[in-house]
Amino acid sequence: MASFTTIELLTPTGPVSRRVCVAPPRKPTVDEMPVIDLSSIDQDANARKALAVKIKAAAENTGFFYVCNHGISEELIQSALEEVKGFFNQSTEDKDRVGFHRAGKSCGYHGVGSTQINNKETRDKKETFSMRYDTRIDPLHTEDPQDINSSFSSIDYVWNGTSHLPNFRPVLTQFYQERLKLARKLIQLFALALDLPEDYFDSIVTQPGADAVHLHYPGTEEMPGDAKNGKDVDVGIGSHTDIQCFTLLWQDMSGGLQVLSAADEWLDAQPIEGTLVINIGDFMQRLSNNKFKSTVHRVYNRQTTSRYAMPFFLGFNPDHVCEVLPTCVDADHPPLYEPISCGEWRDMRLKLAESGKVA
Ligand SMILES: O=C(O)CCC(=O)C(=O)O
Ligand SMILES: [Fe+2]
Repeated sequence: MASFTTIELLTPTGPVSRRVCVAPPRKPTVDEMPVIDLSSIDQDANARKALAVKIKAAAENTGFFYVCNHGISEELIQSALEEVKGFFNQSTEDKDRVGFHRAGKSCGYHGVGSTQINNKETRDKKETFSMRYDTRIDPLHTEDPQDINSSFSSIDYVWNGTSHLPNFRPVLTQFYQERLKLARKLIQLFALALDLPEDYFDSIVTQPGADAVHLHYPGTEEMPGDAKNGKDVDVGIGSHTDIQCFTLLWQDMSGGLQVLSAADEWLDAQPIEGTLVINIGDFMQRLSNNKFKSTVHRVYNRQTTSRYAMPFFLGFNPDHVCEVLPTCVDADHPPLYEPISCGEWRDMRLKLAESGKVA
């Protein structure tokens, strides 16, 4: 008999307890984490519907799947990785010049141990460099970069503070653009998977909350002084669910990402060369009235060397208030959630991760 314990998750409405199996993570079955081949994503309606059927099955099961043939070149991914390594290899002083608190608005650098996504676990043993949506680099708006950011100053502050790394901005920008384009195609497949017209979400991803985060999890040998074996900084990123619609995650070959299965067992989301991992976030779970699963996951990097990962989080246009989808409610399934905008939801959740407590 499997034995279980509980973990606690922070949510804007208070802490929520989740049952989890105490056994070590196991390999997922192909149904639990399928690999979906996206090579037909630009083909006819039938081909796209067939992909949507696969996405629906995965979204209703673990809420995590891999995609291959996603169209983003390995060369671009490797160049982005080199730039990210170059950034993290700098002195703490150089990285702090673009520190989150100086830059503001979800841009810039967070040091190791500065976040705690789960306040019942340790502080997070990772450092991050974050980019947020900028109309000026959106391929949809290159002719017409209206300023939804109200001010580009925090974004420019970060790029100015990294301008001594000559390829950092152009390479990360190109990688961001490719993921934004892919995410816009995928949201159409999600619409089909939710029995909606393919273009249902198109008008609310024109200026989306789309954040790219670049993560470095130091190895056990790379932690400074006391933190090396310290209990207060252990988990790479604590148990959490993602916030917005879905996440496109590139991870290196280190391993360490663990995902909670539908039966509450930890699964090893092993890296598969040439794939991205996609997972559903809370906002999509809300809109789908819990049909699609926003799944708990965490990362441990207990190897001696570094682990790198580059997630991209897609949300809707931040001010657009969204209700539970019409195809996900009926007389037996009334809406479980109040309407809210994705931007408001995201800001509430990010505050929790910053402070480690309910705001
Ligand atoms: O590093 C990873 O593989 C996952 C990171 C993650 O879960 C997140 O940034 O939300
Ligand atoms: Fe995550």
